[in-house]
Amino acid sequence: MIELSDITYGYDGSPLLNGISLDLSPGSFHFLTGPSGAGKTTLLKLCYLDLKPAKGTITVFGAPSEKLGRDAIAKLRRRVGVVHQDCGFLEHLSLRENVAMPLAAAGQDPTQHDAEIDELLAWVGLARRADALPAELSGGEKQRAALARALILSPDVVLADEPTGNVDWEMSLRLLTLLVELNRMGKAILIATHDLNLIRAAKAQVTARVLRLRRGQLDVAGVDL
Ligand SMILES: Nc1ncnc2c1ncn2[C@@H]1O[C@H](COP(=O)(O)OP(=O)(O)OP(=O)(O)O)[C@@H](O)[C@H]1O
Repeated sequence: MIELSDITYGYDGSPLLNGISLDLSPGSFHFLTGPSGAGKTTLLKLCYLDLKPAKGTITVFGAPSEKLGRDAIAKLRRRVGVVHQDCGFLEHLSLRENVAMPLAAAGQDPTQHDAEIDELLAWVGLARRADALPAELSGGEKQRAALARALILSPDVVLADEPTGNVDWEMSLRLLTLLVELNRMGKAILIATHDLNLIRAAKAQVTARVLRLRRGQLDVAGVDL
C-alpha cells in the first residue's frame, strides 16, 4: 500500500534519512523506534506524502509519488489515517466536530455521517465525551479521539506517531488493543514509539516487525529490542 524505496531526505540540505526502504503491505504491523531526533516523524511524513524525498521513490497505493499532483496526493492521503504526536485538535471545536473534520476536508457533509461518528466515538470509548472541548479531555481521551479522527474516512493504512506518549500503562494497552483490532481488519499499521514495553505487549498479540532508525539508516531491531 505504501512503499518507500531507497529514500534520502534532509532538512535544509543536511542529511537525515539515507537510503531508507520500507513496505507497508496490507495487514502488516510495524513499529518504528530510534533515538529522539533520529527522524521517525519525518519518515511518517514521507509515508503520507507531506514531505517529498530528495532521492528515491514513494509508491502510494500503486502510484509513484513523483507523478502525482496536489489533487491526486490529497485524494490518496484520505486512505491514510494519521495520529499526530500532538493530536492537533482545533481547540474551539468539540470532540465530535474535530473527529468530523477530515470529512469536510474530503468534500463530504459531516451531518450525513452522524451514525459513523457515533460508532467511532463509542468504539474508542468516548461516546459520552462527544460534546467536550479538547481542553476538557484527559491525555488518554485525547489520544483515543485522535485515533477516531484518523479513522473517520476508513483508511487502509494507519500511521501513529507516539500514540501512547502521554498516557499511563493501562491506557497504552487500551490504545494498543484498538490498533491490533484495526490490523486484524487488514489495515497496515505503523507506530512510531519509544515504548519498548508497548512493543513487547504487541508482539504477544500480533506478528509485528520492529524497525530501528539510527544515523539515517533503518534496521530490523533484534529480538531483545
Ligand atoms: N521542519 C523542520 N525543519 C528543520 N529541521 C527539522 C524540521 N522538522 C524536524 N527537524 C529536525 O529533524 C530531526 C528529526 O526530527 P524528527 O521529528 O523526525 O525526529 P524523531 O525521531 O521523530 O524525534 P522524537 O523521537 O523526538 O519525536 C531533528 O533534528 C529535528 O530537529
